[in-house]
Amino acid sequence: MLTPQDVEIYRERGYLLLPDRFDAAETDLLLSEACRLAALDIPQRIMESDGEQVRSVYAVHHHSAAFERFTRDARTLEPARTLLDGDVYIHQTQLNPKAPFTGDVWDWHQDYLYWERDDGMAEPRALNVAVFLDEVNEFNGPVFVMPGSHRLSLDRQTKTVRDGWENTLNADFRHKITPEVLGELADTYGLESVRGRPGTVCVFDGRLLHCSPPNLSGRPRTIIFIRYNSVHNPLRPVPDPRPEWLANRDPRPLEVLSRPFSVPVAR
Ligand SMILES: O=C(O)CCC(=O)C(=O)O
Ligand SMILES: [Fe+2]
Repeated sequence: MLTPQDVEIYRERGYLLLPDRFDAAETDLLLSEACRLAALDIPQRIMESDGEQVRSVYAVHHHSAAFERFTRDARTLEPARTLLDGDVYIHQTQLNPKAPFTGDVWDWHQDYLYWERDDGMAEPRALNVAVFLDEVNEFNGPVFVMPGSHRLSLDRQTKTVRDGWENTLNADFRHKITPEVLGELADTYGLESVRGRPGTVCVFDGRLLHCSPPNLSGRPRTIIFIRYNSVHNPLRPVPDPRPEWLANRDPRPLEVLSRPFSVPVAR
């Protein structure tokens, strides 16, 4: 449950950190599922530019019963329902292990720009629930944010520089914000890095400007992202749509589980 103060912080800053929401047994369970999925040779697995390390696995909730339940756990789904004012569905899930040394940069971006241009999302009425499965610290590639930037439309300042939706998945981004604009925005909004123990939840607005540097720590930095969209915020047709595993077009609302995701339903 979010407190009224949590909601206020989120509306004001565009993100909210909820420490220690999942315990060690739960993050261990999710990490072992993450390792299993990262070893699968499936189209939803995207490699880093070295071709060796896994950059992302998408649609993890399609490949794992534990991740599927996790997306309906009260600690992930409730904040999304509260902050988006009602029923939501999953637009996308993504696991980012950010491997030591080869785990590459994510340039500054607003997720919503991708959801809008590539997926036809009507309004910025979607958000990220990110859950840290490893400790996230200053050395292993934490997400950097510009607090308050979620109020900005950066449509004009974001140039589409490459063709093809495949270029939304690698480190060489399809839609880019120029360095001059980013410098000015950093002066205005300031920078913060989002860090925490395993089991921490970070909820952030689809328009919050964010990025992350490479991981130079020697240990992985695994974060799972669930992107929830309001059921009242449809995806419109677009010329070269991304596959369903990147942009789900089935807006059936999710129901919150009555027990923690880690407790299997009795048969
Ligand atoms: O894993 C990260 O550090 C950031 C990922 C991200 O921003 C994205 O996939 O949109
Ligand atoms: Fe992002």
